Amino acid sequence: MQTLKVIKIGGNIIDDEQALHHFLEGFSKIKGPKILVHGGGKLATKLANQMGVEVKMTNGRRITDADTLDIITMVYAGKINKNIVAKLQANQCNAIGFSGADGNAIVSEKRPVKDIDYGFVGDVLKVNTNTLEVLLNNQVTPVFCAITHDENGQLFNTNADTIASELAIGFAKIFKTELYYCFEKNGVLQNVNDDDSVIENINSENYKTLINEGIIADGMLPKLNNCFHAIKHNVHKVCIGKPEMLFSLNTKHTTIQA
Ligand SMILES: Nc1ncnc2c1ncn2[C@@H]1O[C@H](COP(=O)(O)OP(=O)(O)O)[C@@H](O)[C@H]1O
Ligand SMILES: CC(=O)N[C@@H](CCC(=O)OP(=O)(O)O)C(=O)O
Repeated sequence: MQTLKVIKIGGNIIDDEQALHHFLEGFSKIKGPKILVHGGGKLATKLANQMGVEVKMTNGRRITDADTLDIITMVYAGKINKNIVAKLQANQCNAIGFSGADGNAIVSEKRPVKDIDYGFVGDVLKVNTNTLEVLLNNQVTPVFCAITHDENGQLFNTNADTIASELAIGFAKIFKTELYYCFEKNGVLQNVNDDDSVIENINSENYKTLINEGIIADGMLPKLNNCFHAIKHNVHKVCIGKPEMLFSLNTKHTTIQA
């Protein structure tokens, strides 16, 4: 089976022009089929504030009303996605930008209302691999933003970490898939302010302890839930760290184990 790398970059890389440039240069050189997934939550928050649209986040998820959905569509599927695709083309990487609606790639449904109504936030139901597989087999690289659809004309906001894990799971029947979460730190850290304190392996046992001790918090919680979801659904390898982990074997990072 051929290996497929699904690589996600977060807001802190997207917002830093130099870091993004450096990452995309390296990403372009990665051999074999690959998919890039990008977030952009920080930029959406900044623009919403500038436009006077209130920003509400709960459990790491953006409560997405109609105005917010308009903003995130412009920011994620527009500005950020097209910028990244153009920069990849400049690096001779033939990329095509995708939301989940394009090629009917990712179908979702509105997150059910329990205690909280998240608005236009979608939970993934299905990944359609057919169109994407044709592209991957022709050396074309899909670049996904954090938007899905319901096949009835409704777009939804879906966390970029979830898009990455669902794509990796969806492709696990065709490829040996590897999932990489790239962000600004060396991995999951014992002390969030000490980049040398990388926890090299996390399994479901030490994960519980790390949560109880308050070592894992904030955005890292949903990220790790996505990691475990992937590793339990046939994704071969799941890693968290700086982009350098993709380019140099000696770079410290966190590996998730079942
Ligand atoms: N133990 C930990 N190790 C590393 N980061 C942590 C830890 N606990 C909480 N975090 C926070 O999680 C953040 C990453 O989550 P998030 O902001 O969602 O990332 P991204 O947008 O890059 O995907 C880090 O910037 C950090 O502030
Ligand atoms: C539903 C939900 O919360 N969606 C995220 C999608 C963007 C994202 O995930 O961006 P980062 O990876 O950079 O945080 C949001 O709007 O913030």
